[in-house]
Amino acid sequence: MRSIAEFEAAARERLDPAHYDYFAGGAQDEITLRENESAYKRLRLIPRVLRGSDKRDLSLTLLGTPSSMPILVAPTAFHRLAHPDGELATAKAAARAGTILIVSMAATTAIEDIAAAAREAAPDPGLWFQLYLQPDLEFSEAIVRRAEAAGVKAFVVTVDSPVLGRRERDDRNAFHDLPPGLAVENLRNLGENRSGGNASHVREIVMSAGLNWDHIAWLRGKTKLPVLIKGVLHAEDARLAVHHGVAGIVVSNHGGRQLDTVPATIDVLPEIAAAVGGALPVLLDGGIRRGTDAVKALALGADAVAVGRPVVWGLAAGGREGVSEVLELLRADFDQALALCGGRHPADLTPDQVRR
Ligand SMILES: Cc1cc2nc3c(=O)[nH]c(=O)nc-3n(C[C@H](O)[C@H](O)[C@H](O)COP(=O)(O)O)c2cc1C
Ligand SMILES: CCCCC(=O)C(=O)O
Repeated sequence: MRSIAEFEAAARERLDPAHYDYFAGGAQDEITLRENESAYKRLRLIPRVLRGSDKRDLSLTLLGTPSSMPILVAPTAFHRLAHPDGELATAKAAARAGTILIVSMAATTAIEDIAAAAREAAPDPGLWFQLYLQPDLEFSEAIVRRAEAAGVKAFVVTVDSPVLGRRERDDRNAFHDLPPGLAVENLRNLGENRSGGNASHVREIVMSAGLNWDHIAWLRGKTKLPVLIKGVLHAEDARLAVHHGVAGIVVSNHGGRQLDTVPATIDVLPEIAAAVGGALPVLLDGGIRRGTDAVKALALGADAVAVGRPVVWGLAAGGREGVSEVLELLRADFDQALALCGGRHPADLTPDQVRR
């Protein structure tokens, strides 16, 4: 397949329509959902000439985790709704691609099994773990310990979901529960024996409207791993993140699934990059579908980008192979755009190369 749009079309044919809507949809009028993609279409690239290289190097290290390219896998929930192999397939494909997979706390596969699958594909896979900090902090800590034991290398706390956004497609489809046989496995039987048989119990994920900077400090006190926050859109919050010793931020509007009518992430990136001033790595997600999208984000100050839905489309269309194809398509597309912009390394891209 030649584009992410073709993967989405293939995925749509295979998926239960309610599940397709869950993956594709956004909050309310889906203004932000559309804006994330359309904002890139308004930006123009200005290439530099006569300074390229035959040998381009896309690799980087983010907070100690190496990645073969600055395109990571954003955390998305419920991969077994997309394909029976679910997160195991995603993990193998990401590890084989040498990129960082941010595993969703709401995965339908246990983190231990995800990590084992990733290690089958690469000796030292780059796994990060996304957290919805639970109001029950003891319970949150148990999840943290479990993810650490599985070998994750960073925690990404999602901060844009004090309550869950209202997705009207899900309401219309009455999609509010996983089908029988699927569960949020990272919340099963914590503190108990995992092979608990009849005692097997999965807690519900609770959104924490009371989350504040003290909780971030609490988490930093509980783990030696880097703690990032995901879902920053305001420059002042980016400054506060630096102030509170956060390791990195993800500029994200949750793929347009939380507060509708917030701006496209690419449109707030310049002010956030300026506020952070290089003090910590800035990641961005939302609407990245082409190599040129990633080039624009890196030029405007992101250290890396992440993709959510494209990976789900690859998974639904073709399991592990489909995810591999999506990641290699994005890599090739990005490499070509970088070459055409006159860059040898992502860091060669500069803000003056993007025009509105
Ligand atoms: C189906 C789906 C499930 C998601 N689940 C999570 C999640 O569990 N945790 C989280 O922090 N973000 C979640 N996100 C948001 C993504 O991490 C990411 O911010 C977003 O998908 C990026 O936009 P894109 O899909 O346009 O690439 C989800 C997004 C989608 C589409
Ligand atoms: C309780 C799981 C929420 C998953 C999520 O973040 C999303 O669907 O956007």
